[in-house]
Amino acid sequence: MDRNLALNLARVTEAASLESAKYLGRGDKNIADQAAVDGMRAMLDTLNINGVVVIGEGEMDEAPMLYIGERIGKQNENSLEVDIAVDPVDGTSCVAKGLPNAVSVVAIAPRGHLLNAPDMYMDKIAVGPKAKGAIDLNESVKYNIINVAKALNKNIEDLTVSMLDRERHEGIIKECRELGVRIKLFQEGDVAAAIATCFEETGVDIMLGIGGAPEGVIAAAALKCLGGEFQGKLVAYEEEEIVRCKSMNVEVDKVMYMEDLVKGNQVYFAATGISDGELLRGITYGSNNTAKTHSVVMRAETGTVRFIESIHRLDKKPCYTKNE
Ligand SMILES: O=P(O)(O)OC[C@H]1O[C@](O)(COP(=O)(O)O)[C@@H](O)[C@@H]1O
Repeated sequence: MDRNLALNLARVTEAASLESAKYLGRGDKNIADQAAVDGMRAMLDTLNINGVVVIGEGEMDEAPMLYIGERIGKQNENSLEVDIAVDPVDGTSCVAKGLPNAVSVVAIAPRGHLLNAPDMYMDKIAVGPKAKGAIDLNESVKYNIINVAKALNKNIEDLTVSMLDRERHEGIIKECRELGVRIKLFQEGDVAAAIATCFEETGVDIMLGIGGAPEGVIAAAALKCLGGEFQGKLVAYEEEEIVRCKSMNVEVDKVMYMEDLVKGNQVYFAATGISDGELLRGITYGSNNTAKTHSVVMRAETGTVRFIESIHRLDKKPCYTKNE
């Protein structure tokens, strides 16, 4: 893999974020998402890759989203053969409502190295480097909390567990409350929430619960770069999801570890903030047609994490959005 590809990935999430941020607070999540897709696809197409979207925005019939199986990149003879996991906007309703925590995210790895699975739900657990090896999604919430507390040398009541604020999490919220652990619920965006476990200053020790599978694979890529640990289990709510999993040769209800989700160390991750979040600031607009983006780019092989602040001259940039 070409290490400059990692830096170029920042351009990809910057383009998606800049397009989507135009629709902040406008109340239409589909337009905000489509704009990000257009920006992301246009920028991915400038890269010297022969890319395949292995997990992302949905199935072929849901095009023009970045659908599973879509080929992207320059597709030259000498282009790098890569898998791509995309979420042009993680937190589309946050963009629509003008709320914090929306990011654009992407992960790339050599062909066959990222999980190829349908756009469905995934049960997840994520921890930072100090708790690596202390989790097991096959075990109970209680087991994981006690083990992580031990690994971090913390009292259980000083441990913070974060999860999406969803009815389906009532059971684990109850279990956490009974154990006396601190709980941090969030509305959207479990990629950033999983990454937060790797940054001590966020105060989050574990992220748990069911969210999107694409977000799971992308979070696993980020946590591989950061030295954390992520495990996930596909959860099917519809019969057709089981059928689709069979056709893609992936098992439902089976715990997948880091190597199942993201193979090897040749993995790159990038994110750009759309609205303000714990990890990244959102886009801010300045005078003279300028906008500032905040991104993070990581490479698992070296573990380098780069925070990039960029100033864009909007009057000199192409507009990728087809919405207008
Ligand atoms: O909102 P649901 O259906 O519970 O799904 C959870 C998923 O939705 C999100 O909160 C937002 O995802 P999108 O913005 O891509 O739709 C993800 O971070 C999370 O994995």
